[in-house]
Amino acid sequence: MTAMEGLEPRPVDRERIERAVREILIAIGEDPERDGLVKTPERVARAYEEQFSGLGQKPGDVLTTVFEAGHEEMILVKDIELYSTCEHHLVPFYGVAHVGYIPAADGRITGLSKLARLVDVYARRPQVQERLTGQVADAIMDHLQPRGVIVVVEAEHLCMTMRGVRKPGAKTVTSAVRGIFRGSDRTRSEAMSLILDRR
Ligand SMILES: Nc1nc2c(ncn2[C@@H]2O[C@H](COP(=O)(O)OP(=O)(O)OP(=O)(O)O)[C@@H](O)[C@H]2O)c(=O)[nH]1
Ligand SMILES: [Zn+2]
Repeated sequence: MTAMEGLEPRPVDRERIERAVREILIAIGEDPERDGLVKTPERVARAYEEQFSGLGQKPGDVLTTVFEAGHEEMILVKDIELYSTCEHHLVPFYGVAHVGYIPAADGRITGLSKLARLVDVYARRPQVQERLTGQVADAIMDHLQPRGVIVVVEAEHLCMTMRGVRKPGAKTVTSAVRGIFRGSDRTRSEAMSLILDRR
């Protein structure tokens, strides 16, 4: 469990964001009263509320549908689109997550859509990709107690493309393996070949 998981749902302080965005506009030499910008602080506050809504959620809020299915093989959801915010520059990083797990013999499984919702819980926070990847894996281990979990995230970071080092197209790939995926090379490579199969 990470510290962030203990957070109770809480709305963002929209007024405070509005004041801050107005200040930023002034600081960059813009006129916050001009037509195009007058409603910008309010828009940014609403956008941030959505972008950072995961701070007010816990994995248990989305891993609600849990059933026992007697399925002991791998369940893998590939290419879950994700949009997150780099905590260093507050610009987006985006890409896909692949989430797989092997339920225990008497094991619990969850609805497929819940895995995608879980990715959003952690993506909609200021993040680094490595932490996001690990948090999704840990949440599944905690809530479903499967034999193992594998999470792979492939993403492009705008902080590396639109500014700074400026390397468009560079993709960052992170993985987190838990349980049997960590212990068994064979199980891990089976999962990786399914994940990397682009057909
Ligand atoms: N490991 C990791 N690094 C990230 C992630 N997102 C952004 N970064 C990096 O965080 C680092 C921050 O470096 P700093 O030197 O403090 O900031 P900076 O001067 O803006 O760095 P540059 O981006 O190189 O211009 C940069 O190397 C980013 O590429 C992430 O998800 N994971
Ligand atoms: Zn960044």
